[in-house]
Amino acid sequence: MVNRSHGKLYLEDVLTTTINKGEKVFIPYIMAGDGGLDHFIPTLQKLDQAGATAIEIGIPFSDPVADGPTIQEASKRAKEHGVTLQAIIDILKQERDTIKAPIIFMTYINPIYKYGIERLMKEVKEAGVDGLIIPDLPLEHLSLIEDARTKAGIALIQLVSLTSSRKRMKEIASASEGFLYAVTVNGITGARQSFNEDLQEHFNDLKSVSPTPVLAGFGISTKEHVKQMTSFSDGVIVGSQIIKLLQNDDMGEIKQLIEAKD
Ligand SMILES: O=P(O)(O)OC[C@@H](O)[C@@H](O)c1c[nH]c2ccccc12
Repeated sequence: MVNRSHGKLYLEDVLTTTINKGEKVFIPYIMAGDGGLDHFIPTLQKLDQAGATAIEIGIPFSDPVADGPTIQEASKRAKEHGVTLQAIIDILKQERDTIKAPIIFMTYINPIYKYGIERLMKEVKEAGVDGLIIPDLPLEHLSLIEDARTKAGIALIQLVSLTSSRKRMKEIASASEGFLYAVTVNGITGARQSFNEDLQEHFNDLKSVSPTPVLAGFGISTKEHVKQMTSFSDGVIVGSQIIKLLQNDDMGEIKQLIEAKD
């Protein structure tokens, strides 16, 4: 069963409430169906209980161009388990109300096309999805999905890169809903040793133009990274490291990563 109040407003409400309490946001990313579809809902429930502010769910896809080896392999494992977008939506329709945290789908545009844009927006709404990240859909092509998406009331989160011009930064920040996803490295997803030294200045620039919270993602894998990033952002998104820890069922370490945010 799905509570009707899911969507853009719910995501905004949860993030604003968190930040207004003086807390930071932590969004773990998982690959749906890594380890089999049976693990999907229990994993979401565990992350919800461990203090995730929201949860980003990746849809298995054969050509994940923005992803490094950890997420590519997770995608391959999920596909080997026969996990499909349809199955993910169907199971969420049943179980969504057992998870409090807002849910964000991360998918490339191709699976959305294949599913049918109108049909997908309608069904993800019914499944209680609150936001979407579509990394290969630039601002110039938003019109492809906008009618169906706004009708469904689902937030579309925009990614901004380190190399965007000031003008572009502003455009992306104004278009983003829920939060602004600030990519902290040049390149693909996956753990990094260290980050560029002028990140703080970059985040100050982003915060000055962004109407929504500014979250840092890509390469964050240690408690020290979480602390560093939350010192100048509204919170973090952690993917590859969460996927590795979930493979070992290491919820203790995941909790510690989440707790490092405040
Ligand atoms: O895995 P990392 O380096 O922690 O990065 C975050 C990330 O996994 C998640 O947000 C993500 C996974 N695939 C993406 C593709 C594009 C943008 C974002 C993502």
